[in-house]
Amino acid sequence: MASQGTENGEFSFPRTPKGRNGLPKIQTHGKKEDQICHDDSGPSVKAQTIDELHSLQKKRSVPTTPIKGGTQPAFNAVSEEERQKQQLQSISASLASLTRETGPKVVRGDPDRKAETPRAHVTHQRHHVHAPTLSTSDSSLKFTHILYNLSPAELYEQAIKYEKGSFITSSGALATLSGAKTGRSPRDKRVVRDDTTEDELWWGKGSPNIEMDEHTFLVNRERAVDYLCSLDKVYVNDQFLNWDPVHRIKVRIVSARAYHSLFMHNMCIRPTPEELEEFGTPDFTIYNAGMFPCNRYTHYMTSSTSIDLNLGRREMVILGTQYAGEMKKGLFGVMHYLMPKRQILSLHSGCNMGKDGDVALFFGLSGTGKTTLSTDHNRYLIGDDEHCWSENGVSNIEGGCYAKCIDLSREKEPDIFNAIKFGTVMENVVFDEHTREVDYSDKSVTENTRAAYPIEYIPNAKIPCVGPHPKNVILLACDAFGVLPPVSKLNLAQTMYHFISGYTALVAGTEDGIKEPQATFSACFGAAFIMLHPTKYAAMLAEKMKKHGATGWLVNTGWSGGSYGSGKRIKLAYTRKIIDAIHSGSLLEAEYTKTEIFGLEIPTAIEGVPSEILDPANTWPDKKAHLQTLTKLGGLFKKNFEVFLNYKIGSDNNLADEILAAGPNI
Ligand SMILES: Nc1ncnc2c1ncn2[C@@H]1O[C@H](COP(=O)(O)OP(=O)(O)OP(=O)(O)O)[C@@H](O)[C@H]1O
Ligand SMILES: O=C([O-])CC(=O)C(=O)O
Ligand SMILES: [Ca+2]
Ligand SMILES: [Mn+2]
Repeated sequence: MASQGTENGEFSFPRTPKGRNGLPKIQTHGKKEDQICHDDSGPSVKAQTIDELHSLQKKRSVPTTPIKGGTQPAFNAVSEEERQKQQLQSISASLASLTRETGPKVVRGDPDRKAETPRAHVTHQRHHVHAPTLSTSDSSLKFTHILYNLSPAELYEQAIKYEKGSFITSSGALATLSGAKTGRSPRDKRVVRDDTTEDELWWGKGSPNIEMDEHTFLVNRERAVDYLCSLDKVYVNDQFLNWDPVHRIKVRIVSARAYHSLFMHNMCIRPTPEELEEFGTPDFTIYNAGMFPCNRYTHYMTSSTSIDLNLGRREMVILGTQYAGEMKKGLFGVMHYLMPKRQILSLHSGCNMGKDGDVALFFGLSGTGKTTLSTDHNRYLIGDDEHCWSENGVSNIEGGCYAKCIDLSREKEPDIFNAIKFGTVMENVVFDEHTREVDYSDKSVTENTRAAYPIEYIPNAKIPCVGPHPKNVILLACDAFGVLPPVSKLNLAQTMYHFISGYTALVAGTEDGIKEPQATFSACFGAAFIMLHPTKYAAMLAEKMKKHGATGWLVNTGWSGGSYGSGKRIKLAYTRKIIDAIHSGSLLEAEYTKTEIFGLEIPTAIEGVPSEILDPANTWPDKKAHLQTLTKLGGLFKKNFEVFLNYKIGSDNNLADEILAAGPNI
């Protein structure tokens, strides 16, 4: 390699073929045949101008499906042009104003490449009226360009060219900023309360569903649609949710940013070209006008952010937040409504499968380890965050993963680290301005830095993302009080108790000063996303676990040896050993003792884990402080559970009493 000269950063002249250093000589007296100077180094290109040369670079995408039934066009085959026209009409209908008869002209393609836009693909929005009308508003005179299901490479170019804060990092991922919001805004979620949802949904204390009326929804919908149609271009993604083919949902996402389009490209299931041709009308549509605020004068609005769900119309409107997780979790809420109607349980859980087909679910609130622990080099990944459990087994709802990046390291989480490459969207990370190397420890923008990548980026992803009935149900809690054991085995009633409680305790705030752990209870480990009363999901889980003989476990991925401040977070390597012992079945065979207050069964030994940490009572230097903290946490659990006491759980009347008895005893 020495002949290449510049490899070590030093500069040298290239050698000539004869081995002499120096520049090649310029020949002023060329060949005799003609007097024009030629560069004969290779064959020339078939172009007369630079523009022509550029036009050679790109060839048209291959028509997606070969015409069915051999070379003869099938009797009812739709021409490519006709199909594109239908697609555009469907998008035009999505973008239609509900109050005006005419809207913008919808056209396919990038507005910056006008010459490439075939005029045939222009669709007028004209509703109710069939005869040509005169335009009565300026908005009906303009074009809105549709960038439909663009590829990651195209979206990269769009983001880098048009969206400030978009950069390619050294690993090839796209770094973006989500704007003022770097997390979800649950207090700004609104759900339309109508005659149907009134009875079906969970309303009132503890419920994530804050009501709005149909009229206000339409006001916000119009605001979002007007904003989107005022732009030169919008991104449209047509994709699927749920890998179970029978219960698959078609979703359309209309957004203003390439970042949002690439995020959803990664997070939803990507249709094949054939599936896209037959996509038709979506089952659910998101209008993401996140850069544009809602109007505070609008009824029900308490901030300039509003995330509005209308189950009757099958639509969601996003105003005033660009955090992409709103779309992901918004659709999850929709699944939490649609799936239980079909007797399918929707779950805020990770899921993986061993070589022998044993499936494990990982429940837990944000930051407790669903993504980290379900991404396991020795097992097949089914999904990291959202699943369905039906009569056929489990299926992932999504087509991608959304991993926390803070303090990410190649050593501890190699599969996630390596998934951060071309195509991956990284939100709010900080990187070196020159090398574009990401500093995973930097919290300057937010602590909630994230990477969204297609699930295939994990080497042992199970595609299609489905599996048999779970054998283990692992409830993760990051207990910053440091009193829950690293692992305990749960009976069914205890599993229900902890599932309904949905406990975790993170450390509040990032300001300096005293940081007290903050207990969080979120029913079903995802109260922000559920639509029905928690006991509905809990009863379904109990029924399924019983029927399929699954074992429940409670795993503390939080503190040991004291609360936050004096103790330390349990080493990820130990948690992995604990999880290994659950998967292998060896933990089921272990010897157990019972803890005080919570009555949890804890093993006395696990391979690869120091035995003394298995009982928190051993690890606290101050025994009195331990008992006090344990009692305090038990009290918080009891207080939280009070709201569930009046609810019937499932058809089994005794279950409610049994579940209550499975809680802490103080
Ligand atoms: N013992 C441990 N077990 C699990 N995770 C740990 C442990 N110690 C530290 N961590 C860190 O805690 C974080 C767990 O976050 P993870 O992304 O897995 O959360 P999640 O449950 O998937 O949350 P979300 O629903 O918000 O995506 C990771 O950053 C991981 O590195
Ligand atoms: O939804 C998000 O923003 C991230 C996430 O997975 C969660 O909070 O459960
Ligand atoms: Ca996750
Ligand atoms: Mn989640």
